[in-house]
Amino acid sequence: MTLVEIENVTRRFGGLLAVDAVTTKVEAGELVGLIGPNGAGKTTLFNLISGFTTLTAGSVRFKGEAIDGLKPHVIAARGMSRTFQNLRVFPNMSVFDNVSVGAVGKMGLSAGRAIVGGARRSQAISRATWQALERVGLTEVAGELAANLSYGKRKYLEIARALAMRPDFLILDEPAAGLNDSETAELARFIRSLNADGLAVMLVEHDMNLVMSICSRVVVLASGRKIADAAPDVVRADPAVLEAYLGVEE
Ligand SMILES: Nc1ncnc2c1ncn2[C@@H]1O[C@H](COP(=O)(O)OP(=O)(O)OP(=O)(O)O)[C@@H](O)[C@H]1O
Repeated sequence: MTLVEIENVTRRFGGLLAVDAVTTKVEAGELVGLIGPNGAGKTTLFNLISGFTTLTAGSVRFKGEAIDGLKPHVIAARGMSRTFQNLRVFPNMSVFDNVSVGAVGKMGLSAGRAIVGGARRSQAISRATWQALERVGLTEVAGELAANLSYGKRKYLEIARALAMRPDFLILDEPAAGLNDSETAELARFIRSLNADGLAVMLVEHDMNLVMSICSRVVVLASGRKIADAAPDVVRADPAVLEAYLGVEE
């Protein structure tokens, strides 16, 4: 089943075509990488898919329904969650409360309405939060302030918040940035295990080894355009990709 259909998706910023008529798909349960040189349009494409940036042209369908123009929290409540290139953790809130923001979001509620929503609702939020914390291995530090976590653990906290929404599709924007080699290897195993549980994942990453080792398909952008969309081995040998990265003529 096709989960996400990205069709001719385009975004212009003034005179700059940041994303230029990109068409691709994500199947249910797939693990797809999105790579490209700096400024290629990767984050902008993620923002367009998840509703954080409006489309100049094109369309995005999620689970068969058009989602262009919907607010990010509405798209998230339908089962698409994401993390950000720059961590968006609330440092003065506990780890538990940071993650419960995701569980609240699943219900399409503001935090205030969730609090006054009665015992059954708060039990559901609490259950989803604990399950997400357990999935990333942070239950022991649930009561700690997020500010006290190491940088690596804060990354898992952000992923837990996304998981608390019980997504079918998870978008990860540079999850390995700032991690050392062993932390990156652990993250690779973790992303694989999420995918093995049936979660479809799309991953922007500069760490090429990570992308090539875990993704079954890799989409390559350069100057806003899609220049390749194939299995890692095919992409690695693609002259257009080599040229985009190395700036060499064929
Ligand atoms: N809000 C904005 N206003 C104007 N230009 C923007 C905006 N967001 C992105 N751009 C421009 O669009 C282009 C694509 O940026 P984007 O951040 O999507 O690239 P990227 O592939 O994610 O890059 P990086 O790997 O460096 O994060 C860049 O030239 C960037 O300067």
